[in-house]
Amino acid sequence: MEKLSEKDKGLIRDSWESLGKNKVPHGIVMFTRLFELDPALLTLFSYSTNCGVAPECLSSPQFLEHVTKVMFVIDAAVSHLDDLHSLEDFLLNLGRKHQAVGVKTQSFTMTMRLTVVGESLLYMLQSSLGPAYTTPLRQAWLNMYSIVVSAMTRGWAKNGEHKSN
Ligand code: HEM
Repeated sequence: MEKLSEKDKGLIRDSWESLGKNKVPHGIVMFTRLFELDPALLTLFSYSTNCGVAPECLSSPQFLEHVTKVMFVIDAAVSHLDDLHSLEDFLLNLGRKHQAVGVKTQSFTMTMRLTVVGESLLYMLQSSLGPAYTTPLRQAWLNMYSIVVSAMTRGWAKNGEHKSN
């Protein structure tokens, strides 16, 4: 597993300081953007049949629970910047679970351009941090994101889905 520079860690910790105190609203910003970018992702949640459009779903308890889980994973990554490898097994399993519910690696992994999950995370950071969202800060978050996602992607591979699927 790759390592982050001390500079990246500082930028990530400082920016998460305020965002992490208000996880769910920031998670809603991220997922609102995600469903705008790829509305089909909504249907992967079995409980999406209980709601209609994305804004309605994102105010339902089950969706809010998933948003909360997502933000806790980000929080765990930020708290373990010095030993991200300790999350390896957890992230691998998380990748497997997402593969099992029909999420494709393309939603997570970065190849030529940013993908929908990465794009939505950056959108949330940009809208919350305003002028504090600088190029080095964006890059620091992208570096952490790519470490987290590469561990999750190994979960897809273990389940038999080829990385490029
Ligand atoms: C394309 C975006 C995503 C989709 C479509 C998606 C979909 C799902 C679905 C359908 C479930 C099972 C139902 C549930 O527990 O609510 C789930 C569980 C979960 N998701 Fe996601 N998810 C996405 C992104 C993420 C991200 C970015 C994270 C955090 C990095 C995350 C963390 C979790 C966690 C912690 C669980 C619970 C796993 C367990 O049961 O142990 N998800 N996700």
